[in-house]
Amino acid sequence: MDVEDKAAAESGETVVVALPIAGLRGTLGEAGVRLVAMLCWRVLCAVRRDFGETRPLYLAGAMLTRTQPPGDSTPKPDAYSYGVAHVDRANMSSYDYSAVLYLNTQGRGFAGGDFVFVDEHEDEVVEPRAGRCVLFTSGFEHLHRVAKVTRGSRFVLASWYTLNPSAGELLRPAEYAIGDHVAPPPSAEDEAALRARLDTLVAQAGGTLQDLEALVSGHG
Ligand SMILES: O=C(O)CCC(=O)C(=O)O
Ligand SMILES: [Fe+2]
Repeated sequence: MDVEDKAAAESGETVVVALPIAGLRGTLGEAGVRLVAMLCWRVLCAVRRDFGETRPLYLAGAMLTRTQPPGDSTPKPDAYSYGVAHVDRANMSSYDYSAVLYLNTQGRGFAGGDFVFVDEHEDEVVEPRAGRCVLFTSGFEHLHRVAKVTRGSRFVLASWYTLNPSAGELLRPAEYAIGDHVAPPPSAEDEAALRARLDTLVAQAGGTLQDLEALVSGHG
């Protein structure tokens, strides 16, 4: 199991890192794994649709992150800062597509924290909004960074997809899909258990995750 807690001195703290996705089990339980897998499945479908990608795609990683203002969390030695412009494929060569799904909204749960595509001439800024999902190819064409969070907690589900079957895991829609309604969503007990765990995580950070419920029920 590869669940780690990480902290970033500059732009914030990463609360959960899951790679593979089953690594979430220790923190969020079975319901958490299913919920994140479902969300990733919906993101994967969006990647296929938006990029016209017809080849099989595998989930290469997923991270549930909480970013807080500098100083609100204790930096750790393995800190990683999203404030620094980076290329996802430089971190992991197998990444083909990147996705950033926002779980709360700028101006409500937090201030600052813009997502910025860094460009020689003019940066492109995306304002985080619950349910908004930024999809981009993972190479050097998409240098990006996260602006400093100045208040509150910013919650994100980041995920990465690969065309290389040995570098990712197959999401099984029969178990996880909700977008295509291949299978029913998780039981009410599963979802209730997950919400309780997420609420605990989020309450510690002073936010709420109501918007995640809407996402999970397919109305996001
Ligand atoms: O949180 C974000 O908006 C982006 C995070 C990111 O760039 C990453 O996880 O590689
Ligand atoms: Fe990134």
